[in-house]
Amino acid sequence: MVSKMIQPRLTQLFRFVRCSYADGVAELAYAFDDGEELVERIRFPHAPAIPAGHAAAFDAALKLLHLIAGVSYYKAGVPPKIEVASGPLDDATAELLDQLYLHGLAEFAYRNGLDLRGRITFPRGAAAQPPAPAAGLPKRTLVPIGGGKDSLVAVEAIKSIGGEATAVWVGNSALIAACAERTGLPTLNIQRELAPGLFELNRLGAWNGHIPVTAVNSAILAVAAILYGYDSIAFANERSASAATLEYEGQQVNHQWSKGYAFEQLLGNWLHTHVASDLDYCSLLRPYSELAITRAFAKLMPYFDAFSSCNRNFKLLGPKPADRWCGQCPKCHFVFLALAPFLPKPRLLSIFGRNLLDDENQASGFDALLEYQDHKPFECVGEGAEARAAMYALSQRPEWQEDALIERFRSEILPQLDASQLALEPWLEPSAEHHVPTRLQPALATIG
Ligand SMILES: CC(=O)N[C@H]1[C@@H](OP(=O)(O)OP(=O)(O)OC[C@H]2O[C@@H](n3ccc(=O)[nH]c3=O)[C@H](O)[C@@H]2O)O[C@H](CO)[C@@H](O)[C@@H]1O[C@H](C)C(=O)N[C@@H](C)C(=O)N[C@@H](CCC(=O)O)C(=O)O
Ligand SMILES: Nc1ncnc2c1ncn2[C@@H]1O[C@H](COP(=O)(O)OP(=O)(O)OP(=O)(O)O)[C@@H](O)[C@H]1O
Repeated sequence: MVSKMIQPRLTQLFRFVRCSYADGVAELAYAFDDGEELVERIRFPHAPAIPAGHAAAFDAALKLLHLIAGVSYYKAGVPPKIEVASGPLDDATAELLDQLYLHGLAEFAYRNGLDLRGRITFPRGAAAQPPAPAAGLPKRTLVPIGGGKDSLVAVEAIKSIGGEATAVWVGNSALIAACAERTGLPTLNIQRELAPGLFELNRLGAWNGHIPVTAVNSAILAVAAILYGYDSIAFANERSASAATLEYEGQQVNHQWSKGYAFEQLLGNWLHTHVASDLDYCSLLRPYSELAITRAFAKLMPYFDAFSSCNRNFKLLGPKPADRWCGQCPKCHFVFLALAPFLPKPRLLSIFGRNLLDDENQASGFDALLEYQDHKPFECVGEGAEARAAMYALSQRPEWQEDALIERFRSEILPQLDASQLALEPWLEPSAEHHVPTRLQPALATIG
């Protein structure tokens, strides 16, 4: 309960009050103006003592987690001033946060009619510390699991090179837990409890919207890597995640910004210099498009009855889909379309329990994926051009031609497209751009 009633949208100052860690629980405290503290808690199960000699690395990772997780609270008021109680930040840290808050909240700003440019300035001025030394971390990998296809492709790639890995997830989703179990890897489930005061602020009319949640999960896993002893964190963020959802008044708005390559490099470099030079943060799927990943996932049949990419499963509050796939949202639309070229049709329909491409009511949802009369949805979906390539491929296959939305594509949309831009094959080629450490690079060759 935020006893001192605050009108979140009228606040002038956002404060990073303190962060602490004891007995497996990190406490992250924030406040607006002179209001009550908002305290988020992260629980690390069966946490060992902080390893001898790793206290500085742990403190640096915890401090970054505090600064990054603040984005959920800062957004409630977006006041003009930010204060960090422990003092100003060095330039690299302030830059990382300025970028994350500006770009990671770009969708939030766009949808709320706000302009955050020039508003977000983390206090800087602290002298840069000497680069962090190596911590001698064990050669094993934390592989975050999101319940969807991407992380399962990453898991199988690491397994295929005999890499030692743990499947890790944040939050208490039973669906993610089932996928993690299915990998056969050791598992680690970290709990995250948002400050209850945030929900009260939401009721009081706080600004609300999308936050860069992958950055928060990444910072939690950096703390976990030092605590439990892992030298690498391998996310499953695809190449397409770097593409903007839309451009608005000269600013790119990307729903998936903290899944993109720019953030991966910023955070990876920051962890090397500020936490431990041997802690690697990367995305194993960075060279691959969504279509290359769905092609790889189509070979992983043991996961078909466990996974779901539908984000409605992952809400903290409110109802969840009865059968893993709501069948209505952009993620359901996109994953159905992107898997279709690589799976026998009956197999695909059995995963989703229905045929989304034979349902006229879903036309506008698929149109948005194709960027036809609409922009790409604010969701984790592939590029418009790859959705068009998948749709075109289906339109050439006899088994799909009579489905309502494929028929509509052929008669209404296809004549307006440049046929030379519709091939599927170029999307299956990996790009050379990635930040994957040498030790894990052999896994890249196993995808595709
Ligand atoms: C599950 C989901 O999509 N949630 C988004 C949704 O939240 P909603 O209000 O419908 O329900 P809850 O998830 O229960 O959240 C309740 C309120 O809590 C606040 N909040 C939640 C998590 C958090 O980390 N920080 C928070 O501040 C917020 O006030 C919620 O209203 O709509 C919200 C508003 O637009 C979104 O912020 C919720 O998104 C979650 C943070 C979330 O986990 N979303 C992922 C499924 C997601 O979007 N993943 C992206 C990753 C992109 C990235 O750059 O990280 C993706 O896969 O593309
Ligand atoms: N609750 C979570 N805990 C830890 N990592 C997560 C969590 N949710 C998502 N991630 C990770 O964030 C990254 C992006 O999530 P995303 O939803 O795109 O992947 P996914 O669930 O594996 O696949 P899909 O695209 O099919 O949903 C992935 O590496 C995923 O493992």
